[in-house]
Amino acid sequence: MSGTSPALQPPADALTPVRHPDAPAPGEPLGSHYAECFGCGDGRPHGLRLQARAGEGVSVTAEFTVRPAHQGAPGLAHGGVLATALDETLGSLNWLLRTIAVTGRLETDFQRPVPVGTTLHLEAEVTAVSGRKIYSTATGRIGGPDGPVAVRADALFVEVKVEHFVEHGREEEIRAAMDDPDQVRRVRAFEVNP
Ligand SMILES: CCCCCCCCCC(=O)SCCNC(=O)CCNC(=O)[C@H](O)C(C)(C)COP(=O)(O)OP(=O)(O)OC[C@H]1O[C@@H](n2cnc3c(N)ncnc32)[C@H](O)[C@@H]1OP(=O)(O)O
Repeated sequence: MSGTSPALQPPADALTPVRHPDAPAPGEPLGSHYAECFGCGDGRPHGLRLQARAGEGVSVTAEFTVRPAHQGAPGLAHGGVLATALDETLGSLNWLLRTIAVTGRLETDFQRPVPVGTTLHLEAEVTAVSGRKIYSTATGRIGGPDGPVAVRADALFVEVKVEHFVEHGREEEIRAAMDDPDQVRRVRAFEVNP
């Protein structure tokens, strides 16, 4: 059984999402937005190290291979880890819009168990935009990019200012990210339009 709550239904006057002219071309890797990100960074030993690529329109594809550190039941991925993979893939869409946004709501359907060693093939797209609200959807397939859907999600991201991170993040990490001499890494830590 699956379903989406009314909070994730775009209003009738929602707009079609527009890919930013400077968005990476379809097929180009997006790279990690922040080395310490549990979802995509390579600085976290047990992180997901998810690698996303731009797709057509406002869409992305990504892969994540389940490792022993990601188990819930013996030999199976933890559902929260799979939700994280979906959240991260959906979050990477904002780089194609050049919008800073955070997950407000994430609704997940777990349709098949995902064994350790499996590569999850993820696809996500923005479906609508209404003011600060960005509506999006994602699937994770197993056995190949055309394999059966194991997990899926619908989400609402809410656009925020960079102050969101500066005000709420722990000072030492904020300072380290802002003092990074690499300008691209500095802006991407907060996904700010460079
Ligand atoms: C650096 C960039 C990151 C990129 C990578 C990300 C990958 C992973 C993504 C994440 O996991 S982000 C981390 C997890 N999320 C958070 O920590 C967000 C915590 N929540 C908040 O900070 C605030 O609740 C939030 C910014 C989402 C909203 O607060 P605001 O005060 O800015 O907005 P407001 O409450 O005025 O709501 C704005 C609109 O969004 C709607 N909204 C907000 N939260 C909602 C919700 N949870 N469900 C449904 N609708 C929601 C709200 O109804 C309203 O609709 P209307 O404009 O039609 O009135």
